[in-house]
Amino acid sequence: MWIESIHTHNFRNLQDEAVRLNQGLNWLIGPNGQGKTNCLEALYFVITTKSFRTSRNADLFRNRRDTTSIQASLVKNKARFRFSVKLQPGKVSRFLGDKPCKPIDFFETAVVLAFTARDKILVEGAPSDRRQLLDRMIASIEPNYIGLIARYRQIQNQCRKLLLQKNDLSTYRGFKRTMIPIAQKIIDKRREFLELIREPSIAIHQNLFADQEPLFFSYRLHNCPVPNQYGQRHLDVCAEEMLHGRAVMGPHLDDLDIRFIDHKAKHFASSGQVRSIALSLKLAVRELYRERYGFHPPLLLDDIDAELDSERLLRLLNYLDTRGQTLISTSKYGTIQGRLHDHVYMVDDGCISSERISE
Ligand SMILES: Nc1ncnc2c1ncn2[C@@H]1O[C@H](COP(=O)(O)OP(=O)(O)OP(=O)(O)O)[C@@H](O)[C@H]1O
Repeated sequence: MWIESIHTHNFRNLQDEAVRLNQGLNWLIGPNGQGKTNCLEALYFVITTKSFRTSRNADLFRNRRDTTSIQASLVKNKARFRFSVKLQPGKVSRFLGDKPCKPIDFFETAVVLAFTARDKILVEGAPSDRRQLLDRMIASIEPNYIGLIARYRQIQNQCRKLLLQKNDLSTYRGFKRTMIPIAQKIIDKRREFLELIREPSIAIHQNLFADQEPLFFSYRLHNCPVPNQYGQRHLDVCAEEMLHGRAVMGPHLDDLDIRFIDHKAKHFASSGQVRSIALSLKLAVRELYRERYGFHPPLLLDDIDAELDSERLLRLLNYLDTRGQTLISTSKYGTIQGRLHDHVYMVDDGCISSERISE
């Protein structure tokens, strides 16, 4: 699967930009603040209808215009798919070809993976950041997972209302009984996913980033000392939850424990190491996708050379060379020197133009 072209209209600082992309490595290059990340964000948005850096769609309209739209053409198994997203204040419209559709239709048709500076929150962020990224990674492999999370949220909201009223323990228990199997399923999915990416991410981390130091990660249940009595524990804490007016356990409170040389990576790894740990996990997800579906999904790498030394960067680029389509942004011209087979786009004040690499 690869993205053949993109056309933006009033998306951030990109006015009417139409770009034809290529398979393999595509570079977006230009000084700071020109629109490289905006271009990657537009690509991510048109496929996922989510931004990787804001949850406020209002930020995306160029200079407060009242409409912004993005179209992209994707090629998958020799078939061509046209994705369009149109944003108006408070409204998102999605189209596959000319047909209006839902986010799940996009998810089931194409996947794109992105790695940006923000992904460091996978290691450094709060448990809620890690859970969100973990869930997004699982959903990129299994679109149905989104439905499971949505069902859990729905029951969780009903439980929250009852907890605020603090007076109907038996109804609350009833809701909990409905919620437990869904919570258990989410936990099983998260654990299974972590198991699947464990080996590949450790191998990628060692091979690309030459970090021989052991990397471990595991799923941590919140407030459940005996995991094989998970369901019973949920029921046991009902009275306590009702008393305090809030849930004390559930997948919305669990965490992903990432350890590096036997310490919490968050407190021990250097900034560059944090970035390589987070990137190794993302690349492992991409490998898992290829194993399942037979091809690497497009990968967007923002500001890739910001914290990687030149040796690690070279190893990463060699690795990416043979693995599907990658779009990479950089502000350092030296990074692309000698990469004669790659495709280069200059980004200058919101305008994108194709360039040739000179020797
Ligand atoms: N809604 C918007 N309307 C107009 N301009 C915007 C909007 N949102 C962001 N910008 C502008 O886009 C520019 C930032 O672009 P972007 O983040 O893509 O930069 P970049 O080329 O990736 O830079 P860097 O190398 O620093 O990461 C800034 O100048 C910012 O003011």
